[in-house]
Amino acid sequence: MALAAAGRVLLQAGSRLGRREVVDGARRFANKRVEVEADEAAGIAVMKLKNPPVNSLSLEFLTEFLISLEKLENNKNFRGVILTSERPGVFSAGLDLMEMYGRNPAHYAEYWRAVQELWLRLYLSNMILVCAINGTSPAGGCLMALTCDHRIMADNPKYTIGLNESQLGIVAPFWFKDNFVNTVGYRTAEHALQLGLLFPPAEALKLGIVDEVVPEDQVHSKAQSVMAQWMAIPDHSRQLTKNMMRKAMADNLIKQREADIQNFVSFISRDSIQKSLHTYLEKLKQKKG
Ligand SMILES: CCCCCC/C=C/CC(=O)SCCNC(=O)CCNC(=O)[C@H](O)C(C)(C)COP(=O)(O)OP(=O)(O)OC[C@H]1O[C@@H](n2cnc3c(N)ncnc32)[C@H](O)[C@@H]1OP(=O)(O)O
Repeated sequence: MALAAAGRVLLQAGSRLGRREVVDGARRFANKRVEVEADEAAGIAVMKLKNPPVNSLSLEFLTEFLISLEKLENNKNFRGVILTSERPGVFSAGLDLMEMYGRNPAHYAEYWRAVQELWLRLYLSNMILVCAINGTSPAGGCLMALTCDHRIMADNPKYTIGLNESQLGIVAPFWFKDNFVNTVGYRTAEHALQLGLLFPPAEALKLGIVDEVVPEDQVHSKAQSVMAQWMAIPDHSRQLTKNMMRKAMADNLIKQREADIQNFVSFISRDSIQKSLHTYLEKLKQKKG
Protein backbone atom coordinates (compact mmCIF):
# COMPACT_ATOMS: atom_id res chain seq x y z
CA MET A 1 0.00 0.00 0.00
CA ALA A 2 2.73 2.45 1.06
CA LEU A 3 4.69 1.60 -2.07
CA ALA A 4 1.64 2.15 -4.30
CA ALA A 5 0.92 5.55 -2.76
CA ALA A 6 4.54 6.62 -3.11
CA GLY A 7 4.39 5.48 -6.73
CA ARG A 8 1.37 7.70 -7.50
CA VAL A 9 3.21 10.71 -6.08
CA LEU A 10 6.26 9.85 -8.16
CA LEU A 11 4.20 9.48 -11.33
CA GLN A 12 2.54 12.85 -10.80
CA ALA A 13 5.98 14.39 -10.42
CA GLY A 14 7.17 12.35 -13.41
CA SER A 15 4.58 13.77 -15.78
CA ARG A 16 6.23 17.16 -15.22
CA LEU A 17 9.69 15.81 -15.95
CA GLY A 18 11.49 14.29 -18.87
CA ARG A 19 12.08 14.57 -22.59
CA ARG A 20 11.08 11.89 -25.12
CA GLU A 21 12.43 10.91 -28.51
CA VAL A 22 12.55 7.80 -30.71
CA VAL A 23 15.99 6.47 -31.71
CA ASP A 24 16.43 3.25 -33.75
CA GLY A 25 12.93 2.06 -32.86
CA ALA A 26 13.63 2.42 -29.14
CA ARG A 27 11.87 5.14 -27.21
CA ARG A 28 14.27 7.22 -25.22
CA PHE A 29 13.06 9.22 -22.28
CA ALA A 30 15.62 11.18 -20.42
CA ASN A 31 15.39 13.08 -17.22
CA LYS A 32 18.39 15.10 -16.24
CA ARG A 33 19.99 12.30 -14.24
CA VAL A 34 18.65 9.08 -15.74
CA GLU A 35 18.53 8.10 -19.39
CA VAL A 36 16.16 5.31 -20.43
CA GLU A 37 16.35 3.53 -23.77
CA ALA A 38 13.06 1.69 -23.85
CA ASP A 39 12.53 -0.94 -26.54
CA GLU A 40 8.87 -1.75 -26.03
CA ALA A 41 8.73 -4.36 -28.82
CA ALA A 42 11.58 -6.30 -27.20
CA GLY A 43 10.20 -5.63 -23.69
CA ILE A 44 13.62 -4.44 -22.49
CA ALA A 45 14.83 -1.07 -21.23
CA VAL A 46 18.34 0.12 -20.50
CA MET A 47 18.51 2.58 -17.60
CA LYS A 48 21.69 4.63 -17.56
CA LEU A 49 22.72 6.45 -14.40
CA LYS A 50 23.77 9.94 -15.42
CA ASN A 51 24.51 12.06 -12.37
CA PRO A 52 27.96 13.59 -12.92
CA PRO A 53 30.62 13.53 -11.78
CA VAL A 54 30.33 10.15 -10.01
CA ASN A 55 26.66 9.05 -10.14
CA SER A 56 26.20 9.65 -6.42
CA LEU A 57 22.70 8.80 -5.24
CA SER A 58 21.51 12.32 -4.43
CA LEU A 59 17.90 12.99 -3.48
CA GLU A 60 17.23 14.46 -6.93
CA PHE A 61 18.80 11.46 -8.61
CA LEU A 62 16.75 9.04 -6.47
CA THR A 63 13.52 10.86 -7.31
CA GLU A 64 14.21 10.81 -11.03
CA PHE A 65 15.35 7.21 -10.98
CA LEU A 66 12.24 6.06 -9.11
CA ILE A 67 9.99 7.92 -11.54
CA SER A 68 11.64 6.25 -14.53
CA LEU A 69 11.48 2.82 -12.93
CA GLU A 70 7.81 3.33 -12.07
CA LYS A 71 7.02 4.21 -15.69
CA LEU A 72 8.54 0.92 -16.81
CA GLU A 73 6.86 -1.09 -14.05
CA ASN A 74 3.49 0.34 -15.05
CA ASN A 75 3.86 -0.70 -18.68
CA LYS A 76 3.23 -4.44 -18.79
CA ASN A 77 5.15 -4.69 -22.09
CA PHE A 78 8.41 -4.21 -20.21
CA ARG A 79 9.78 -7.39 -18.68
CA GLY A 80 13.45 -6.59 -18.24
CA VAL A 81 15.74 -3.71 -17.30
CA ILE A 82 19.50 -3.41 -17.69
CA LEU A 83 21.05 -1.01 -15.18
CA THR A 84 24.32 0.63 -16.14
CA SER A 85 26.27 3.87 -15.94
CA GLU A 86 26.32 6.48 -18.64
CA ARG A 87 29.89 7.20 -17.50
CA PRO A 88 32.10 4.12 -17.87
CA GLY A 89 34.61 4.08 -15.01
CA VAL A 90 32.13 4.82 -12.24
CA PHE A 91 28.96 2.79 -11.91
CA SER A 92 27.93 4.73 -8.80
CA ALA A 93 29.87 6.33 -5.92
CA GLY A 94 27.02 5.31 -3.62
CA LEU A 95 24.94 7.53 -1.39
CA ASP A 96 25.56 11.21 -1.83
CA LEU A 97 27.71 12.26 1.10
CA MET A 98 26.49 15.84 0.80
CA GLU A 99 22.95 14.64 1.59
CA MET A 100 24.25 13.23 4.88
CA TYR A 101 26.57 16.03 5.93
CA GLY A 102 25.69 19.39 7.49
CA ARG A 103 21.93 19.11 6.87
CA ASN A 104 18.99 19.18 9.27
CA PRO A 105 17.08 16.18 10.70
CA ALA A 106 14.08 16.70 8.38
CA HIS A 107 16.39 16.50 5.38
CA TYR A 108 18.10 13.37 6.68
CA ALA A 109 14.68 11.73 7.19
CA GLU A 110 13.51 12.65 3.68
CA TYR A 111 16.73 11.39 2.17
CA TRP A 112 16.70 8.11 4.06
CA ARG A 113 13.08 7.40 3.07
CA ALA A 114 14.11 7.83 -0.58
CA VAL A 115 17.08 5.47 -0.11
CA GLN A 116 14.77 2.86 1.45
CA GLU A 117 12.32 3.34 -1.43
CA LEU A 118 15.04 2.77 -4.00
CA TRP A 119 16.05 -0.49 -2.36
CA LEU A 120 12.48 -1.74 -1.89
CA ARG A 121 11.45 -0.92 -5.46
CA LEU A 122 14.48 -2.55 -7.02
CA TYR A 123 14.59 -5.53 -4.67
CA LEU A 124 10.89 -6.29 -5.13
CA SER A 125 10.68 -5.45 -8.82
CA ASN A 126 8.68 -7.93 -10.89
CA MET A 127 10.91 -7.17 -13.84
CA ILE A 128 14.17 -8.97 -14.58
CA LEU A 129 17.01 -6.72 -13.45
CA VAL A 130 20.45 -7.24 -14.98
CA CYS A 131 23.25 -5.01 -13.73
CA ALA A 132 26.02 -4.07 -16.17
CA ILE A 133 28.64 -2.76 -13.74
CA ASN A 134 30.89 -0.74 -16.00
CA GLY A 135 32.88 0.98 -13.25
CA THR A 136 33.59 1.30 -9.58
CA SER A 137 30.66 0.63 -7.29
CA PRO A 138 31.16 1.24 -3.56
CA ALA A 139 28.53 1.17 -0.79
CA GLY A 140 25.14 2.37 -2.07
CA GLY A 141 26.32 1.63 -5.63
CA CYS A 142 27.05 -1.94 -4.60
CA LEU A 143 23.67 -2.12 -2.86
CA MET A 144 21.90 -1.13 -6.08
CA ALA A 145 23.77 -3.90 -7.91
CA LEU A 146 22.92 -6.40 -5.17
CA THR A 147 19.20 -5.89 -5.76
CA CYS A 148 19.57 -7.13 -9.33
CA ASP A 149 18.89 -10.68 -10.50
CA HIS A 150 22.21 -10.96 -12.35
CA ARG A 151 25.41 -8.89 -12.12
CA ILE A 152 28.06 -8.56 -14.81
CA MET A 153 31.21 -6.59 -14.04
CA ALA A 154 33.81 -5.13 -16.39
CA ASP A 155 37.18 -6.83 -16.07
CA ASN A 156 39.24 -3.82 -15.04
CA PRO A 157 41.32 -4.18 -11.86
CA LYS A 158 40.95 -0.45 -11.21
CA TYR A 159 37.23 -0.97 -10.53
CA THR A 160 36.07 -2.14 -7.13
CA ILE A 161 32.79 -3.13 -5.53
CA GLY A 162 31.71 -3.75 -1.94
CA LEU A 163 30.24 -2.17 1.17
CA ASN A 164 32.95 0.18 2.50
CA GLU A 165 30.80 2.09 5.03
CA SER A 166 33.03 1.09 7.92
CA GLN A 167 35.95 2.94 6.33
CA LEU A 168 33.89 6.14 6.37
CA GLY A 169 33.11 5.75 10.08
CA ILE A 170 29.48 4.87 9.33
CA VAL A 171 27.62 1.58 9.61
CA ALA A 172 25.78 -0.30 6.88
CA PRO A 173 22.15 -0.59 8.06
CA PHE A 174 20.61 -4.01 8.72
CA TRP A 175 18.96 -4.31 5.30
CA PHE A 176 22.23 -3.53 3.44
CA LYS A 177 23.81 -6.19 5.67
CA ASP A 178 21.00 -8.72 5.07
CA ASN A 179 21.19 -8.25 1.29
CA PHE A 180 24.96 -8.73 1.44
CA VAL A 181 24.80 -11.79 3.74
CA ASN A 182 22.25 -13.42 1.43
CA THR A 183 24.63 -12.86 -1.47
CA VAL A 184 28.03 -13.85 -0.07
CA GLY A 185 27.29 -15.79 3.15
CA TYR A 186 27.65 -14.83 6.79
CA ARG A 187 31.38 -15.22 7.42
CA THR A 188 32.47 -13.41 4.27
CA ALA A 189 30.01 -10.61 4.99
CA GLU A 190 31.10 -10.31 8.64
CA HIS A 191 34.73 -9.97 7.59
CA ALA A 192 34.15 -7.66 4.62
CA LEU A 193 31.69 -5.37 6.43
CA GLN A 194 33.89 -4.81 9.48
CA LEU A 195 36.89 -3.93 7.34
CA GLY A 196 34.79 -2.04 4.76
CA LEU A 197 36.44 -4.02 1.97
CA LEU A 198 36.18 -3.14 -1.70
CA PHE A 199 36.96 -5.94 -4.14
CA PRO A 200 38.34 -5.87 -7.67
CA PRO A 201 36.32 -7.84 -10.25
CA ALA A 202 38.15 -11.19 -9.99
CA GLU A 203 37.72 -11.30 -6.19
CA ALA A 204 34.14 -10.06 -6.37
CA LEU A 205 33.43 -12.97 -8.70
CA LYS A 206 35.01 -15.51 -6.34
CA LEU A 207 32.89 -14.23 -3.44
CA GLY A 208 29.69 -14.16 -5.51
CA ILE A 209 29.23 -10.37 -5.30
CA VAL A 210 29.04 -10.49 -9.10
CA ASP A 211 27.98 -13.40 -11.30
CA GLU A 212 30.27 -12.79 -14.25
CA VAL A 213 33.33 -10.75 -15.18
CA VAL A 214 33.79 -9.94 -18.85
CA PRO A 215 36.09 -7.70 -20.90
CA GLU A 216 35.07 -4.09 -20.56
CA ASP A 217 33.88 -3.75 -24.16
CA GLN A 218 31.60 -6.79 -23.80
CA VAL A 219 29.65 -5.75 -20.69
CA HIS A 220 26.66 -4.49 -22.64
CA SER A 221 26.46 -7.31 -25.18
CA LYS A 222 26.76 -9.80 -22.32
CA ALA A 223 23.98 -8.04 -20.42
CA GLN A 224 21.75 -8.34 -23.52
CA SER A 225 22.47 -12.05 -23.93
CA VAL A 226 21.90 -12.76 -20.24
CA MET A 227 18.63 -10.84 -20.47
CA ALA A 228 17.54 -12.98 -23.42
CA GLN A 229 18.20 -16.11 -21.34
CA TRP A 230 16.10 -14.79 -18.43
CA MET A 231 13.32 -13.61 -20.77
CA ALA A 232 12.89 -17.22 -21.94
CA ILE A 233 11.58 -18.18 -18.47
CA PRO A 234 7.79 -17.74 -18.02
CA ASP A 235 7.18 -14.54 -16.06
CA HIS A 236 4.68 -15.99 -13.61
CA SER A 237 6.98 -18.74 -12.34
CA ARG A 238 10.05 -16.50 -12.25
CA GLN A 239 8.19 -13.72 -10.44
CA LEU A 240 6.60 -16.05 -7.88
CA THR A 241 10.00 -17.59 -7.20
CA LYS A 242 11.65 -14.19 -6.85
CA ASN A 243 8.95 -13.06 -4.47
CA MET A 244 9.24 -16.25 -2.43
CA MET A 245 13.01 -15.67 -2.08
CA ARG A 246 12.85 -11.95 -1.30
CA LYS A 247 9.59 -11.06 0.43
CA ALA A 248 10.61 -11.87 4.00
CA MET A 249 13.69 -9.66 3.84
CA ALA A 250 11.81 -6.74 2.30
CA ASP A 251 8.95 -7.12 4.81
CA ASN A 252 11.50 -6.87 7.58
CA LEU A 253 12.40 -3.35 6.45
CA ILE A 254 8.78 -2.39 5.63
CA LYS A 255 7.64 -3.19 9.16
CA GLN A 256 10.51 -1.23 10.73
CA ARG A 257 10.65 1.56 8.20
CA GLU A 258 9.90 4.48 10.51
CA ALA A 259 12.21 3.17 13.24
CA ASP A 260 14.96 2.72 10.65
CA ILE A 261 14.53 6.36 9.57
CA GLN A 262 14.68 7.57 13.17
CA ASN A 263 17.75 5.46 13.76
CA PHE A 264 19.46 6.90 10.68
CA VAL A 265 18.58 10.48 11.65
CA SER A 266 19.93 10.16 15.17
CA PHE A 267 23.05 8.30 14.01
CA ILE A 268 23.96 10.66 11.20
CA SER A 269 23.26 13.77 13.33
CA ARG A 270 25.87 12.81 15.92
CA ASP A 271 28.84 15.16 16.09
CA SER A 272 31.26 12.22 15.94
CA ILE A 273 29.66 10.87 12.74
CA GLN A 274 29.57 14.30 11.11
CA LYS A 275 33.25 14.64 11.97
CA SER A 276 34.03 11.27 10.34
CA LEU A 277 32.17 12.32 7.18
CA HIS A 278 34.03 15.63 7.15
CA THR A 279 37.37 13.81 7.40
CA TYR A 280 36.38 11.44 4.58
CA LEU A 281 35.25 14.31 2.33
CA GLU A 282 38.56 16.08 2.97
CA LYS A 283 40.42 12.89 2.02
CA LEU A 284 38.49 12.73 -1.26
CA LYS A 285 39.44 16.34 -2.00
CA GLN A 286 43.12 15.81 -1.10
CA LYS A 287 43.30 12.79 -3.40
CA LYS A 288 42.87 15.29 -6.24
CA GLY A 289 45.51 17.82 -5.23
C1 LIG B 1 22.41 3.82 10.60
C2 LIG B 1 22.73 4.14 9.18
C3 LIG B 1 24.09 4.67 8.95
C4 LIG B 1 24.36 5.31 7.64
C5 LIG B 1 24.50 4.37 6.53
C6 LIG B 1 24.81 5.14 5.29
C7 LIG B 1 25.32 4.28 4.30
C8 LIG B 1 26.06 4.85 3.31
C9 LIG B 1 26.40 4.15 2.12
C10 LIG B 1 27.15 5.01 1.11
O1 LIG B 1 26.89 4.81 -0.03
S1 LIG B 1 28.29 6.19 1.62
C11 LIG B 1 29.17 6.64 0.15
C12 LIG B 1 30.34 5.73 -0.05
N1 LIG B 1 31.04 6.10 -1.25
C13 LIG B 1 32.37 6.18 -1.34
O2 LIG B 1 33.09 5.92 -0.40
C14 LIG B 1 32.93 6.62 -2.67
C15 LIG B 1 33.69 7.88 -2.54
N2 LIG B 1 34.19 8.30 -3.85
C16 LIG B 1 35.27 7.77 -4.43
O3 LIG B 1 35.93 6.88 -3.93
C17 LIG B 1 35.66 8.34 -5.77
O4 LIG B 1 35.01 9.57 -5.91
C18 LIG B 1 35.29 7.43 -6.96
C19 LIG B 1 33.85 6.97 -6.93
C20 LIG B 1 36.26 6.22 -6.96
C21 LIG B 1 35.52 8.23 -8.28
O5 LIG B 1 36.82 8.75 -8.31
P1 LIG B 1 37.16 9.94 -9.32
O6 LIG B 1 38.63 10.16 -9.17
O7 LIG B 1 36.60 9.67 -10.64
O8 LIG B 1 36.36 11.21 -8.76
P2 LIG B 1 36.70 12.11 -7.48
O9 LIG B 1 37.65 13.18 -7.89
O10 LIG B 1 37.08 11.28 -6.31
O11 LIG B 1 35.27 12.73 -7.15
C22 LIG B 1 34.71 13.75 -7.97
C23 LIG B 1 33.84 14.62 -7.09
O12 LIG B 1 32.75 13.84 -6.58
C24 LIG B 1 32.73 13.91 -5.16
N3 LIG B 1 32.22 12.64 -4.62
C25 LIG B 1 32.78 11.44 -4.73
N4 LIG B 1 32.01 10.51 -4.16
C26 LIG B 1 30.94 11.15 -3.64
C27 LIG B 1 29.80 10.72 -2.91
N5 LIG B 1 29.57 9.44 -2.58
N6 LIG B 1 28.92 11.65 -2.53
C28 LIG B 1 29.10 12.96 -2.85
N7 LIG B 1 30.18 13.42 -3.54
C29 LIG B 1 31.09 12.52 -3.94
C30 LIG B 1 34.19 14.17 -4.78
O13 LIG B 1 34.27 14.71 -3.49
C31 LIG B 1 34.59 15.14 -5.86
O14 LIG B 1 34.02 16.39 -5.51
P3 LIG B 1 34.79 17.78 -5.85
O15 LIG B 1 36.10 17.72 -5.10
O16 LIG B 1 34.96 17.77 -7.34
O17 LIG B 1 33.88 18.84 -5.35
